[in-house]
Amino acid sequence: MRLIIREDPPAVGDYVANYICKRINDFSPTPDKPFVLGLPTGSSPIPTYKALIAMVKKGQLSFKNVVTFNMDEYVGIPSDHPESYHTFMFREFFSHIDIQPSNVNILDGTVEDLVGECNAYEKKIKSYGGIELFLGGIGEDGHIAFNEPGSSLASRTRIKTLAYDTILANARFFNNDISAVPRMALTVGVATVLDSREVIIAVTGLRKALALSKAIEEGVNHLWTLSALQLHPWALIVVDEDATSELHVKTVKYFKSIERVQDEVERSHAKFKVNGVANHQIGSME
Ligand SMILES: N[C@@H]1[C@@H](O)[C@H](O)[C@@H](COP(=O)(O)O)O[C@@H]1O
Repeated sequence: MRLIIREDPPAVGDYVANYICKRINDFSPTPDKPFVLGLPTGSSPIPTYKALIAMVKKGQLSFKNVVTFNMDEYVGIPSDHPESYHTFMFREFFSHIDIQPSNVNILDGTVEDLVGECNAYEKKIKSYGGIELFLGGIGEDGHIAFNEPGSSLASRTRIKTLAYDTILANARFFNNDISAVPRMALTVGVATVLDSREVIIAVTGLRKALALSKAIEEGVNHLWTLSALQLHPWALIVVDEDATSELHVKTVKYFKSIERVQDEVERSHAKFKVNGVANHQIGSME
């Protein structure tokens, strides 16, 4: 796992957006071989979405051949509800880029057969050959998607009861009326996220600091589901300075030094490439 530390949320957004842009462009997606991208809601990815929108507007990036799968959706509120994750995604991102609406996948929390909806979602992800890159955020209790504390680390897309802390945290979107916040959600599982070929998590702000330290400085633990990323071969967490507040100084120094070395590796990589040395001969820091 790598940890990248940037000054503030906009700098985190720029880093993550540049990373995603490079991955999509290097992949050269086509209608027959689309790039499959997992996406989150929440305030954490907004700077990333803003930066990606700017790239599309400048013609540096296209979502024409990108297929997306969102992480989660509330149960019981219609998709056109102002606080549904459908509405959020179109308002903050999809309406501003060139994605084809038919390539957007978001769980439907209003259907009668919620279990069938979850199973069909997993099947659809598989039908595309899996997710190439999953972007995520975390809750204050360290949950990834809506995999609340105690979620099985082998979990798949399913119905999940929300933790009281999450309901409290999300009440701000429902006029601070706790009773208006849905009690349940549909969410991809921890194993669904771990199955993707690459995972990037954006974590910003002091309120996420404890969860970040639990997830990267302690063992894999179902009470802090982000910690499951320790089992992933290609995971990157991008954070701002505030989110590092609970980390040991030596952890912060270690990851900063790793980034410096990585930069040097990449610079020599570029030099060697010019001299005709194959990519796979150059080491990686993962
Ligand atoms: N299900 C979502 C998560 O996917 C998201 O990571 C979290 C954090 O939101 P924010 O980024 O606003 O703190 O909110 C919800 O719980």
